Amino acid sequence: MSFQGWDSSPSTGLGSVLPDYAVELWHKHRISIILSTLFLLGSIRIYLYFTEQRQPPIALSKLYAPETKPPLSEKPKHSPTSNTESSSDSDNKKKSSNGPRRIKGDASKKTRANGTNAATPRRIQPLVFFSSLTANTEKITNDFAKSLGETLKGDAFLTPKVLDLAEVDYDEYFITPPKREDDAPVDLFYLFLLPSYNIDSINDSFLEHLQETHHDFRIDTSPLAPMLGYSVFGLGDREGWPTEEEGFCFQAKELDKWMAKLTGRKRAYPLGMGDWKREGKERLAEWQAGLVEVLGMVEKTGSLGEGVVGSGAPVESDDEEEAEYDDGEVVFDGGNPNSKTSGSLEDVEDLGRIMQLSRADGGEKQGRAPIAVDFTTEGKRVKRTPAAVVKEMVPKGSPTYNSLTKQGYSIVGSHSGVKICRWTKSALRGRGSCYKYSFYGINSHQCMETTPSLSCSNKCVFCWRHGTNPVGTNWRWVVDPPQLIFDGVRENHYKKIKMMRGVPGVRAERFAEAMHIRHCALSLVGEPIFYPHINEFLSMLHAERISSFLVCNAQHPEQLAALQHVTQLYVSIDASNRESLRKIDRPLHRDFWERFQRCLGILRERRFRQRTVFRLTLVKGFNIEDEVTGYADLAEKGLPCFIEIKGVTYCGTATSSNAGLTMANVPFYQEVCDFVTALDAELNRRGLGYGIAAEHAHSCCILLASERFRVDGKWHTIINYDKFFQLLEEKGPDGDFMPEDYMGPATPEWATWGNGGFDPRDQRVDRKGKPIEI
Ligand SMILES: Cc1cc2nc3c(=O)[nH]c(=O)nc-3n(C[C@H](O)[C@H](O)[C@H](O)COP(=O)(O)O)c2cc1C
Ligand code: SF4
Repeated sequence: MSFQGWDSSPSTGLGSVLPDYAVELWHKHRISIILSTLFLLGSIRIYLYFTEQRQPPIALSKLYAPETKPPLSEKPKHSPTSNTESSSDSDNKKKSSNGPRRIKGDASKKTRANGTNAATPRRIQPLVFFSSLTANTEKITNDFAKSLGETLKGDAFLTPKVLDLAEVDYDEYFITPPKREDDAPVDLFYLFLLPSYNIDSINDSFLEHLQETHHDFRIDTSPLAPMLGYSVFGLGDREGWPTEEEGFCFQAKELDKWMAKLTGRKRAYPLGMGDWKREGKERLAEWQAGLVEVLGMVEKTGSLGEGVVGSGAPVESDDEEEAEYDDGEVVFDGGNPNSKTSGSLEDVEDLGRIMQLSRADGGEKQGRAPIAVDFTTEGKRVKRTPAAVVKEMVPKGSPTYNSLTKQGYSIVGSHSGVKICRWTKSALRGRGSCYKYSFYGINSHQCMETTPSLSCSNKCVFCWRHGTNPVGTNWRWVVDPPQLIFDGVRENHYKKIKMMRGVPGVRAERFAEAMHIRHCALSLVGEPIFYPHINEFLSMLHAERISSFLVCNAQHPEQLAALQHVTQLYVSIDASNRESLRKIDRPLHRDFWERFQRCLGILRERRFRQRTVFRLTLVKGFNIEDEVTGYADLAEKGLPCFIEIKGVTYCGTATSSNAGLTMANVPFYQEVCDFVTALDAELNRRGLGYGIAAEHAHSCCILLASERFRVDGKWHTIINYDKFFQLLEEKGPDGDFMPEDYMGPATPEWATWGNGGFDPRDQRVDRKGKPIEI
């Protein structure tokens, strides 16, 4: 056999052999090769599918690309619905995410839709904020909101909501506008009824909050811009602060400007101002009418209209920034009355200066401002209010003057008053004297009831002042000289007695006696120790042998400590604990309870030098229930010589009814008796040495006395007035003598506990004047 066909060359020979071999191999195994290859490829595909997390094959990436949604827990970097932040803002925000949260309000020009779908029906929610120290503004605000709600008819408006600034959380309403819980699309419209007070009040913390929010670097300067708009109405008193320069409605003005800043100038209607005793009602009605018009326009157009920034209207106000504020620093400017930055209050040390500046002759009506002295607020931050030219407290023809004269007061000088008490008239006619006759031997027909200060620092719910009198914590008025007051009150008292001459039943002998005043009750209304010359005034009374019963409201410890001898010194104890005292006396001093406590301390020290008395006025539902122990604590603290307990007399004024006082709050005599018996038992349980000495059922009054005034088993509550004046003459107004030194004879039997206390010389009559047989 020959190998020639294979051996042409080594290479070509192999080359011709290999394909044949491969072809033969292919033909022989092609099925298994194809199947193996397919299996291999399939395995690779499956492997890739599971190991590469479903990564699409690169060539098909476009077709597989899914919609890239962020995980639900992650915030979108940029929300197309957010119109308050640009993307760069959000980037910045992200970068500074380690810092404090920044609250943005966006003062950019937007319409009320505020970025939400304009088709969504939005509603307007008026929120009416108020503050009130002496209770008038609360009622005014409620009436206003009611009337506004009635005027704003239609689906666009929600019922106005009233909010007390003393109760709302500022962070909730004044950092960003609050959202409704149900997320309903609502535009907020803020309204404010704000009285001004030149003393510490809730207004201060509120205004400070606005100021701080504005200056807080974490918060946008106009965080309230998303709201629809705002407007402010200020309440003030033109009698004390006649002009804006002198402080009229100064806090409303301040609020208006802070709100302008915080809302990005969304003042929907100009600042209104009014004095409720004068033109306040009309001013408020005008302001309301203006607001209603604006709100009507907003309803129709969705815009605040021309002149208001944020309205989108062509003409917008832009002068707000001119009125920049200072930093709240206290500046004394020596009394430039027109200076906006002057402090209105000076230090107690300056008392001498105000005394010198007080009128010497009573003729010159208006002095240059002796700047008001804060007699009472020790260590307090001085308020930055405009200095006022010193005014008269109750100028002739003023609403207060007219109201008081209508009530039967004679106004003497500019701040004193005198009035004939109903017991004086009753005694003149022989129909009974007041409890002071039964307890202390005072002839009611020879008693003059007066006050050298019609102003007071409380607003007691039972006060007879009909809510009209000036109130204040510092004496900021012209000071009348004591001689002018003494002559004036005496003259006016006699004038009123003379007018009783022709009244049927007046007894001639009592009428003659009445023309000789023997007693002076400094308890009419107001706060007598508020008067800076009270000691001189007392000396004038005593020099004429007129005894002095002085009642103070336990709010002026300094003046109480400086008080010289009086025949009997009273402190009103209107409640046994802080909360109850706050409700019933409505004090203007924030530290009223501390002041009250200090007065009790002073009384305790004085108990061996003055005849000290606690006067409790019981008001059912306010200060009787469960308070016996509390009153006993106070008695233990002050250890007064006497405790007079009296049921409140209903005076039926607007003030009392505003405070929720009705006839139902007047306790029955039996209820007063029960209270006194319980108090007596508690005092004895503590071994304090008191007993029930006397009663005057006719005026619902009972007297507890210290055992110091029980001699040989008999109470001696009557005063020896002659002895008092004798001691005073001998030892002087600061002289060292004791209440026991002028203790009088035994309390008459008919006045002691259990005997009713009606003077047997007199005839009891019923309301119609008919005799009552006892
Ligand atoms: C303590 C005190 C201070 C006041 N200070 C000011 C004042 O600085 N400017 C002003 O215009 N009115 C002043 N007023 C008047 C009150 O703003 C005004 O009487 C208001 O109607 C009181 O409202 P209210 O009863 O709700 O507290 C003051 C009143 C009080 C009681
Ligand atoms: S202390 Fe006297 S005057 Fe002052 S509010 Fe009370 S009751 Fe009226």
